[in-house]
This record gives sequence, C-alpha cells and structure tokens, in this order.
Amino acid sequence: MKFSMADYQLDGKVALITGAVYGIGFEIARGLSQAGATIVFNSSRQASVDKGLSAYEVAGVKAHGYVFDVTDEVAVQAAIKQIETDVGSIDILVNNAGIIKRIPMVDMAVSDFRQVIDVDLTGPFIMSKAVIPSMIAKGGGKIINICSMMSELGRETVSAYAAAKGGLKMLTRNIASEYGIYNIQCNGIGPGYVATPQTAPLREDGHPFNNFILAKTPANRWGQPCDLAGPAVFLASRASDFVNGHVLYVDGGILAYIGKQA
Ligand SMILES: NC(=O)c1ccc[n+]([C@@H]2O[C@H](COP(=O)([O-])OP(=O)(O)OC[C@H]3O[C@@H](n4cnc5c(N)ncnc54)[C@H](O)[C@@H]3O)[C@@H](O)[C@H]2O)c1
Ligand SMILES: O=C(O)[C@H](O)[C@@H](O)[C@H](O)[C@H](O)CO
Repeated sequence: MKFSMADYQLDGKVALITGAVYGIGFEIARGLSQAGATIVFNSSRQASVDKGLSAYEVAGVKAHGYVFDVTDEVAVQAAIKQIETDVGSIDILVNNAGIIKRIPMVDMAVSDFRQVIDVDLTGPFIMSKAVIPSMIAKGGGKIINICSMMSELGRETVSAYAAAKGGLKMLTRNIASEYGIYNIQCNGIGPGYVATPQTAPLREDGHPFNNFILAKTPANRWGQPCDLAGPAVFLASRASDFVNGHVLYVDGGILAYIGKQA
C-alpha cells in the first residue's frame, strides 16, 4: 500500500451531515462535496430544510434534505431507510446537530439539562446506531462527531453542554473500540470558538467574552466555519483509515496555551 493524494477523494461516497443548514455543518458539507461526496443533510423543521436547500443551491452544491429530529429514534430509523432508497447507504456520518443553553447550573431546570444531553449526546448515539449496521455490511464507514472545547474544559453556565460534549468524546472512543474491527473509523472534531449563530451572543460588540476569546486563542481570531472543512475531509477519507477514536481539536491553539498574564 502506498499513499496517494487520491486517498483524500470522496467520489462515490454518501455523506450525511446532521443539522447542516448553516454554520459549521454547512461548511463541512461543502468541503465533503468538493472532495466528491454526495451530500445529505437534515433539520428538525421543513422550513429550515428548505432554507438549507436554497443555501446549497446558491453554493453550487447538490444536496438532499430530510426533515427529522436526531433525538427521535423511530424517525431517524425511518429516514435512514428512506435515504438508502433515495440516495444510497451512508458511508460518512457527521454528527453536527447541536444546541447549547447558557444558564448557571444552580438555576438550570433539569428539563433544560436533559434537552441538551438529548440533542448533543443521545442524538449522535441514535444516529450512529442507525448507520453502523449498513456500514458493517458494506465493509466500513466513517463517523465524525462534532465535539467542543467543552469536551476538555469547563466554564460557567455551560454544565449541560460540557457534560454532553465530554460524553460525546467518550462515545467517539467507544464506537472506535467496538466497531474498529469492521473498518469503521469514528473520530471527533473539536472546534474552538467559531463565528456561527450559536456563538453570536458572545460576539456582540463590546461583549467582554469577545476579547477574552481573542486573548485565549494563539491565532488571535474567531474560527470560521470553513476552518473545519479540511479536517472533516481528512477524517472522512481513506487518508485517515488508521486514525480511530481521536478528537482533532481545530481551535487556533487554545488547548495548547496557558494564557498571558494581564
Ligand atoms: N460555533 C462554535 O463555536 C462551536 C464550537 C464547538 C462546537 N460546536 C458544535 O458544532 C456543531 C454546529 O455548531 P454551529 O455553531 O454551526 O451551531 P448552530 O447552532 O449554528 O447550528 C446547529 C444546527 O443543528 C440543528 N439542530 C439542532 N437541534 C437539532 C435536532 N434536534 N435535530 C436536527 N437538527 C438540529 C440546528 O437547526 C442548526 O442547523 C454543534 O454541535 C455545536 O455544538 C460549535
Ligand atoms: O458558551 C460557550 O462557551 C460556547 O458556546 C462554546 O461552548 C462553543 O460554542 C464551543 O463549543 C467551544 O468549542
């Protein structure tokens, strides 16, 4: 076996990226598409799937959109069957759909905590469970879980999100451990602080968090959604066939940096 640049190509592969209507998921989908993959995405509402379909059309990407909620196992199983019939069985799953609730832990309702765990951790479990059997049947597959700085670090107000994303890192390692034997690679991408609607409240003009994050990031900038595309193509491709159970942090250096004295 010899390395070839063709190992990065995804021609003939079907990639499902959850929640990829905009933001990180959309740019990952665009990257996978440029590498040759056929793009499938979902959202929980028809209006947002329609919005995604228009955005892909404008971007020149042919994409197939489906309405289902990643937390609803019955709906997920039905949608995966439908996608297999319409487009083909899934070679690459990117568990991107996620939510955050920034609430001090002692003020957080258990129902809010559970909702974040449900979408950010149980959702990837349900999705992965739905695609792994066909990946085994066809001899392999790639699962990429979108983790977070909060897979490693905590901060005030994000207890549920940190618990979910820390759990997602371990789900990643467990899928790698349990299904690596079937040539399934499951890895994570841990984005740093990226300019998307999810972080819009933190980037408002004059928000102290904005300067805090710039100072914490050796690259001295917010990440852009397209910063995640190259790493996703790598982890979706044959070039990463011996990389399994890893979380690739794409954070401008945050996790490497102790910080500067004031
Ligand atoms: N923006 C950041 O700085 C950052 C950093 C690290 C990790 N992340 C993670 O990256 C992923 C994408 O983040 P983003 O910033 O682009 O987020 P976003 O909020 O901009 O987009 C998330 C997407 O998930 C969809 N979604 C939410 N719940 C869903 C459900 N139950 N079923 C189906 N779809 C659902 C939303 O409709 C939306 O399209 C998330 O998992 C997020 O936690 C984001
Ligand atoms: O409130 C927060 O601290 C942020 O929203 C983070 O959680 C990021 O979105 C991201 O996940 C970091 O990697």
